[in-house]
Amino acid sequence: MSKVGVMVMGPAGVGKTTFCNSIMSYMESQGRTANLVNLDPAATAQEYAFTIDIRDLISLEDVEEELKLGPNGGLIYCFEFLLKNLDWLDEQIGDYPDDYLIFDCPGQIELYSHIPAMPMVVKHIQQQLNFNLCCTYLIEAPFVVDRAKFFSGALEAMSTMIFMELPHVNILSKMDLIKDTMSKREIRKFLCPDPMLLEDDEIHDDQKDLMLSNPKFRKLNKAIAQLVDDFGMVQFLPLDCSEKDQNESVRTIVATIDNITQWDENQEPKEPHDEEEEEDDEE
Ligand SMILES: Nc1nc2c(ncn2[C@@H]2O[C@H](COP(=O)(O)OP(=O)(O)OP(=O)(O)O)[C@@H](O)[C@H]2O)c(=O)[nH]1
Repeated sequence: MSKVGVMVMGPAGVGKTTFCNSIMSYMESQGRTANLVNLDPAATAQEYAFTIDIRDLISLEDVEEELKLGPNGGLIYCFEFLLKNLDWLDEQIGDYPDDYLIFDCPGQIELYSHIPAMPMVVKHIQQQLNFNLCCTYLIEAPFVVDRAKFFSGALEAMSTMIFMELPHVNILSKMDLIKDTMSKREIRKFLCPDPMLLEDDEIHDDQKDLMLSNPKFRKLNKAIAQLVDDFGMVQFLPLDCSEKDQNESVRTIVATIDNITQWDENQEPKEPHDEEEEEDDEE
């Protein structure tokens, strides 16, 4: 049976939950089944119900109240608690052996950069529960319209890729918010960026001043851009969740995930009329 999991990761407010809902809606439109798994102990209510919810095990609200921890310390405590109770996750996921699971993850990026809990949970799902996992990492397009910020975001995504050790898809979210022609032209270059973009003449004036006055800055930029290129972080898929129906960007991303996770259409649960047809064939 096909066991596929999509980890939806990225900084706070980047559009992770909205993207999860868009995947659900797209799956529905294609007659495919998928289940949402909430791994954010601080999540609030949202459009599609979570089939599995970490808050049934532990919630940030309870931790903050009972242990008097702040939001970040509380979140780390929640993940350490989850690690000690992985049998809970096994039981929950065990009920969905042949499904497509979408994991909505928290927005605290320390979970993707150095705190080991998230990679350990991911490894458990991958190795003990035999899921084909894929990480989708969202960066907000309106935040990266200038090149230095784009490469900074790309490094953040690369750090997650290295830390999670999962097949990785980079996504530029909220593309509909890029409105003026100049920014649209600029952001298009980031979908398949040339590492030499940071050397280009069109770079922002304030950065150009810094570059001209400080050759070390120019050298550093060049090295970072080359590093991003060497790691193959050359592709970002655009995402626009403002359109609910016929969402081409979600369709393309799901097709990429299917390809990476080797999701097999033939392993989907069959429709009742298919079974009847099969019985007829056997007779
Ligand atoms: N215009 C536009 N707004 C979006 C898009 N995707 C998400 N948003 C908005 O961005 C805000 C944050 O979206 P969420 O989906 O909650 O973001 P998140 O990453 O899950 O947030 P946290 O769980 O708090 O980290 C909401 O107001 C969404 O409506 C998009 O494609 N276009």
